[in-house]
Amino acid sequence: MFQYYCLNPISQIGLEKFTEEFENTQDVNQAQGILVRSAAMHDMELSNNLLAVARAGAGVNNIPLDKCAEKGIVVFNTPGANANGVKELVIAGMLLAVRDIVGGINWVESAKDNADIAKATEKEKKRFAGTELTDKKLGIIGLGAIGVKVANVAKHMGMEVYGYDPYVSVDAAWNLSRDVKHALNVEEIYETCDIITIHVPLLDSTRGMINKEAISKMKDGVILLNFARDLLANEEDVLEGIKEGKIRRYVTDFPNPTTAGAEGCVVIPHLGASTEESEDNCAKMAVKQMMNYLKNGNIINSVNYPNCDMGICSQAGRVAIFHKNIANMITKFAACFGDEGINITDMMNKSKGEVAYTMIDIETAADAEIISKLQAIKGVFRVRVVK
Ligand SMILES: NC(=O)C1=CN([C@@H]2O[C@H](COP(=O)(O)OP(=O)(O)OC[C@H]3O[C@@H](n4cnc5c(N)ncnc54)[C@H](O)[C@@H]3O)[C@@H](O)[C@H]2O)C=CC1
Ligand SMILES: O=C(O)C(=O)COP(=O)(O)O
Repeated sequence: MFQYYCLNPISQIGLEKFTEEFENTQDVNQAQGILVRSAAMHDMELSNNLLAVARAGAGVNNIPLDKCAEKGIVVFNTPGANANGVKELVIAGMLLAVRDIVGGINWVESAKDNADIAKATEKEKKRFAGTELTDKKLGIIGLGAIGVKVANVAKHMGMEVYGYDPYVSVDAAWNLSRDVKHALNVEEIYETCDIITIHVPLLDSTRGMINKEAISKMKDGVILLNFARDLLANEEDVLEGIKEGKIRRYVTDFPNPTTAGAEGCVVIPHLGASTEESEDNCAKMAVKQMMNYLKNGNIINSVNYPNCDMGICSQAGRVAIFHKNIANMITKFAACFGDEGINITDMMNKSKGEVAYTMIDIETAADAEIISKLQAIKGVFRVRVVK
């Protein structure tokens, strides 16, 4: 029996996918699997029972990926499962930016006791007027699951769309409308576009990329949208840009003391993925991936280990080894089994950056001695007897 712990509320539709070999525990230290959304895990103690963390969502900046990798804990996310939810809110964000819909609604609320509200409306409404999206130039930084969807729908709305992503995947490129213009560098987006939306992960290389220098290259009156992570922007610089009239509006999905209530900011309480559909999709995908890993050792959609899938084990045993991506490891693993006369029937070794994962199916189940020999090999982080 495997135990899982939910660090955030996870959609019931997803949790119902767990089979009878899995049960929910209220004790995180007992769990082999943790399901999480945005809860911060960096300061958490990770118990030795923990084998997998599944992020029901895209961003994994709340999870200590390297620490998990070194402990042989596989971290999964659910690529694309909430992209449509975010795309729809980005479109709403663009509309909230070009017209003062929020200001208008607030005015109506303030005038609700005015018996002449209909007449007052016609007098006041010019204060909340704006512009349209059609024919405006939209720049998208990051053409992943969300960026591609935003690009395609913006094209349908009659916008001129520019996309920038130096690492665009083949899948994303296939899905992208051919009418989207390929920006060769991010400066082209800054210099050309009326509205700029950012859809990249928060990494050391992307942190603070929307800063004073980037803003200075943008067109006067630019609209910025940030539905990715607040730390991608230096928001003090953004507020300065708003004050100087350089930035017309900043729409963000990440409230913090800098932007909440600030002039020129439209701040949404992190609602991008908060739709029934996205929550269900993410939870179903996270549960499926976690079950497959805990039961079979197969890794699909991990962010800190490579994909490695050998299906269901039909042999007497399966051992999974987490190790450094260095020379000679496979020879040493094979020797441990060979010395005991155990036949390896199938094997897969995959690497991702500095770490690697090896699955070995064997004709006779491995005993404790072999496991401790494997564990003692320099560069091995963890050995797991899957079967
Ligand atoms: N507001 C919300 O509720 C949500 C926010 N997010 C945020 O949006 C981000 C993107 O999500 P997805 O599109 O699903 O992820 P994704 O992984 O499908 O796409 C990210 C894209 O960014 C590109 N990229 C990386 N570094 C770049 C750079 N320096 N310049 C240009 N492109 C770069 C990658 O090549 C990739 O194509 C997530 O990492 C997360 O932080 C995601 C889902 C919900
Ligand atoms: O998937 C993501 O990256 C998100 O930001 C969504 O976060 P949430 O699951 O709504 O806490």
